[in-house]
Amino acid sequence: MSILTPEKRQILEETKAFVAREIIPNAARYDRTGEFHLFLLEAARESRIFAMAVPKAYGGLDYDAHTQALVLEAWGYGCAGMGTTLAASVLAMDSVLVAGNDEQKKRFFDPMVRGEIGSFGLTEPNAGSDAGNGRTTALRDGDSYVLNGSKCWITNGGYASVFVIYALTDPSKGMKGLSAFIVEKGLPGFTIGTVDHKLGIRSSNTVELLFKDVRVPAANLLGAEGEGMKVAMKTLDLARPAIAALALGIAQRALDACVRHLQSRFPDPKVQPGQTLQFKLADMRIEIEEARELLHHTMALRDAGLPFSVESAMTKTSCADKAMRITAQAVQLMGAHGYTSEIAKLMRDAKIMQIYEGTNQIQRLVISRAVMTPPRPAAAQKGGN
Ligand SMILES: CC(C)(COP(=O)(O)OP(=O)(O)OC[C@H]1O[C@@H](n2cnc3c(N)ncnc32)[C@H](O)[C@@H]1OP(=O)(O)O)[C@@H](O)C(=O)NCCC(=O)NCCSC(=O)C1=CCCCC1
Ligand SMILES: Cc1cc2nc3c(=O)[nH]c(=O)nc-3n(C[C@H](O)[C@H](O)[C@H](O)COP(=O)(O)OP(=O)(O)OC[C@H]3O[C@@H](n4cnc5c(N)ncnc54)[C@H](O)[C@@H]3O)c2cc1C
Repeated sequence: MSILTPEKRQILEETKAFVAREIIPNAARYDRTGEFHLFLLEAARESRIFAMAVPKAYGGLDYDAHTQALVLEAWGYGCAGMGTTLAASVLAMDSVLVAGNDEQKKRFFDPMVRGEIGSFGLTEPNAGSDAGNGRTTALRDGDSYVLNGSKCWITNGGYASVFVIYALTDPSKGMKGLSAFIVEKGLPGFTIGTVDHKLGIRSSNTVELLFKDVRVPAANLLGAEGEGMKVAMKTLDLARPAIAALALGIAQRALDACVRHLQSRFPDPKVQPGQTLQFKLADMRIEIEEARELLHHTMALRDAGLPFSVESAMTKTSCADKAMRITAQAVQLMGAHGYTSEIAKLMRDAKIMQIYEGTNQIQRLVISRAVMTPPRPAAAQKGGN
C-alpha cells in the first residue's frame, strides 16, 4: 500500500468498497446456481470499470497495467468467477489495442465504455495449447470475409456484444494463415452453442461459438492477413498477468480466512497446535508477497515500455501455482471449516488459474525457451553473426 500514489490508493479503496458491497455478498449464490452475474454489469456501469483498459481518447479510464492488476486482484479476492468476466473482456480489448486501427478501436471500445463486455475466441476442440492448429476459416469474398467453424470454452460468449475471433484466411498456410477479426453479436449464422458447467468460477459464462457462413466486413480484419498468431501471442502477453492478479486475490482471501479461523479456534498463540499452524501462515504470506512482487515488477516493465513477455508467463505460473497450493493448505489448516463452501470455492476457483490463458505447462514452455536462448551479447550482435 505504501508504494501506491494517492491516485492509485484511491482507485484501490473504491474498488475494494465495490467488491465488498456488490461482489462478496453475491458470490456464493452465483457459485451455487452457476447463473451468470448479469446484475454485476449493471452495478459496474457507472464506474466504467469494464473500460479500464480503454484509452482516454476513446472515453475509457486508461488505467496503466499496474492499476489494472490492483483492480483485478481485488475482484479475484471477491469472486474469481466475476473477476474472470472482467479479465476476459479486457483480453478481447487487448487484441484491439495490439492490432486495431482508429476506426476499429472506436467501434470496439464504445460498448465497453457503455458497460458492455467483450469476448476473445481462440480455442477450438483441436487447438487449445496448440493455439495455431485451429480449423475455423474466414475466406475472403468481395468486401467481406465468410466465417465457418466453431470455438469452444469461450468466456463471456453468451453475453458479449463484441468479439475478437481468430480464423484462417489461408488454411493452406496453417498458423501463418491465421488472422484476427472483430465480430459483432447477432450477425446471421453466428450462434451460441452449449454452456459449460464447471468445477470453479461457476458464475462466469463459458460457451461454444458457432459460425455458419457468417459474413464479416473486410474492415473488421485486425492487422494484416496472416498476422493472427502474432496478434494472439502479443495479446496473451498483455493479458496473462490479469489471471495472475485474480489468482493472487484468491490466495490472499484464503490466507485472511485462515487467520480469522485460527485466531478464534486456537486463541493462545503460544500453545500448540497454534504455533505450528502459524508457521504455515507465515509461509503462505511469504509466497503471496513473492508472487505480488513479481506481478508488480512485470506491470512496471510493461508500463515503462520494456519487454515483459517472459515475465508475463512467469507471473501467471507463479501466482496460479501459489493460489492452488495456498487454497489447498487453507482447506487443510481449517479442518472441517475448510471443507465448507467459502474456502472450498476458493480451492475450486484456484484450479482454473493453472489451466486457462495457456496452461502452466505452456507457460513453462515459453519460459524455458527464453532460458535456453538468452539474448546475444552486444559484441556478437554488432559482429553480425
Ligand atoms: C506458445 C505456444 C504453444 C506457441 O508455440 P509454437 O511453437 O506453436 O509457436 P511459436 O513458433 O513459438 O510462435 C508462432 C509465431 O508467433 C510468434 N510469437 C510467439 N510468441 C510471440 C510473442 N510473445 N509476441 C509476438 N510474437 C510471438 C512467433 O515469432 C511465430 O511467428 P514466426 O513464425 O516467427 O513468424 C502458443 O500456441 C500458446 O501460447 N498456446 C497457449 C494458448 C493460450 O494461451 N490460449 C488462451 C486462450 S484465452 C483463455 O484461456 C481465457 C480467456 C478469457 C479469460 C479466461 C481464459
Ligand atoms: C473456464 C474456461 C474458460 C476459458 N476461456 C477461454 C476464452 O475466453 N477464450 C479462449 O480462446 N479460450 C478459453 N479457454 C480455453 C483455454 O485457454 C484452454 O483450455 C487452454 O489453453 C488449454 O487447452 P486445452 O483445454 O485444449 O488443453 P490441451 O491443450 O488439450 O492440454 C491438455 C494437457 O496437455 C498439456 N500440454 C499440451 N501441450 C503441451 C506441450 N506442448 N508441452 C507440455 N504440456 C502440454 C497441457 O498443459 C494440459 O495439461 C477457457 C477454458 C476454460 C476451462
